[in-house]
Amino acid sequence: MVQTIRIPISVEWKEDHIKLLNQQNLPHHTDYINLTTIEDVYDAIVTLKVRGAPAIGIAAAYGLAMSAQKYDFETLEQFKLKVNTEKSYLASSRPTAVNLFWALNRLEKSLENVRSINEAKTTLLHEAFQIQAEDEEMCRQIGENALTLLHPGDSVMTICNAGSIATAKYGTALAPFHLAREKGKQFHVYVCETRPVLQGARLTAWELQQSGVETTLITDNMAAHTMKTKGIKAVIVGADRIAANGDTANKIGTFGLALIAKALNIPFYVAAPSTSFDLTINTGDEITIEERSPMEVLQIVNTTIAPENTNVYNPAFDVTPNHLITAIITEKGILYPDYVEQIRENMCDKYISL
Ligand SMILES: CSC[C@@H](O)[C@@H](O)C(=O)COP(=O)(O)O
Repeated sequence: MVQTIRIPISVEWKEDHIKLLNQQNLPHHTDYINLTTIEDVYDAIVTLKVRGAPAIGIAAAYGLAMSAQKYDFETLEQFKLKVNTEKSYLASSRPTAVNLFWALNRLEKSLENVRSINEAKTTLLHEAFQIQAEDEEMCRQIGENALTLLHPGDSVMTICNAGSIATAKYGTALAPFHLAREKGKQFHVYVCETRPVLQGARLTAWELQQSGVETTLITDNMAAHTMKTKGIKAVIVGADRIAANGDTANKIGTFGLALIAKALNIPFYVAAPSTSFDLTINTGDEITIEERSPMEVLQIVNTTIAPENTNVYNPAFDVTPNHLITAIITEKGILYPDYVEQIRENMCDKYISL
């Protein structure tokens, strides 16, 4: 029997605006904000009020569609030109997660055959809805596929938040844990806190508690010792962008976990929808790694922890090379090395060129 559990949702379309769970303020405040302009959406993505690759794509899609509802142009051509300009604006909010560009391109592409401005407005909104609905379905399927590799009762490690609030629902890396709860089963999830902005501690620990998943929080430098001494059976992480050869960009620290897992002979899984694959790039070397403000490193939750003039390096993501990845769990199935062929064969149809 399916049990009803609480799985939080981060992005919702409400008639003429976006209702967003403000992830900046979690876990202390569960506040929702209304985004009514394209600038609101841009700011929400830059400041991590909404974050996580699929959720960024969904928010951007609604943002573009929302803004287009208010256009007042004479011709369809002018309308499309403005869509293109605003698409580029939103696309400049964050550089690493490919879902952002994928979703925006899909919206623009949906206008190819429309014949009137009214039809264009409806089509954009419909497409944004579809992206969200499809993402929820893909995440559920990723969770089901992941459950064929992971066994309830196991201790599993994760980093960052690749959960329900980073997607339409369920998440990618966290989907099997939520689904297990729905089926009345339980995992024990070791959550890396994920410095600098603590998506693990603030978001994953909170989200998993909402649906009743057993969690233990560790600081990032405890990962190797914990994997070795706590019987960790697998590491599962999300992805911001997967190259054609399987190299995977994800939250900074992911590469380190993969190296540790390899050294300890623990399976290392990437869980991601087909929308996170970027087949325009052959390897992870071509992925732009976002560098964020030094203040994120100099401070922890608004408290300064180092001299203010300290030099800081703050890459938000790293790239895990394909040879460290045991399998990539997608909605279409589980991919194993050699990834080049597997990805080419299975991941092409959902793909919209960038
Ligand atoms: C399903 S979300 C996958 C990734 O986007 C996630 O693991 C991640 O790295 C998010 O980074 P963030 O900087 O919080 O947007």
